[in-house]
Amino acid sequence: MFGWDGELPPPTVRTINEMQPVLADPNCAHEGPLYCMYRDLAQSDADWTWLHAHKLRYDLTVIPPNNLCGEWVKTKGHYHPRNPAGVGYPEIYEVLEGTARYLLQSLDLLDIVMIDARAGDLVVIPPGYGHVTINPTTDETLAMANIVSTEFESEYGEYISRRGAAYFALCNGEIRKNARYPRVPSVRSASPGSGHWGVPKGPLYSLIGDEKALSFLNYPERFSTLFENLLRG
Ligand SMILES: O=P(O)(O)OC[C@H]1O[C@](O)(CO)[C@@H](O)[C@@H]1O
Repeated sequence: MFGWDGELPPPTVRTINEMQPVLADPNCAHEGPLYCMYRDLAQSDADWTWLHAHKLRYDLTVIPPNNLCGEWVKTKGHYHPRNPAGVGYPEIYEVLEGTARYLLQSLDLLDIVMIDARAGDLVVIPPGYGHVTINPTTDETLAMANIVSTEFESEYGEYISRRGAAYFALCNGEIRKNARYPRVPSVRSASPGSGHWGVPKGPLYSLIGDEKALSFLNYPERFSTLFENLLRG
């Protein structure tokens, strides 16, 4: 399933109750899970040991298509805190199946970026960017993987207090500004960047064991050029 050999453990699921506070329509109802997160996976004990020795975690997330009262189904949205060097922890995603739309927003809200990605694409979330993943389709399940530091907890406060990201991606194609945000720039597009500017090439799982390729996840302060180039249009 989703390119994963063997059984998956029971997932953590997000339901409509947790998602209502961040939806364009906070009264939207839905039965059953909206998306499933399989966290801290490895295909072998050796891979798991390597990941944890390097303070990293490999997760899978599965987001079936859903129209939530006119809005595409999405993840809740969160920021990452700063590491001991004072730089936000980044993250790397890979689309395994389906299509993903990553909606990024800088903490100072001066930059809002949309990245459309398809199977095989790797997308790096730079330090200081909050992120939401959208499944912008009516009929395809989105399966994606991520590797991220184990050294922090995701921060949801900004997304909850502002009732979602700066923009909502609606099923009619509209990108609607969230009225809870003051003045924000319009959304610009960027490309996934796999294989360019220092973004590794996939498959993401094959990078487990490659300390050089993944060290930006715990030591982003050593990779400022990568992050400067990353979100150029
Ligand atoms: O925590 P949220 O915003 O629901 O997003 C879920 C995503 O974040 C992760 O926790 C990784 O940051 C994944 O497990 C999952 O894809």
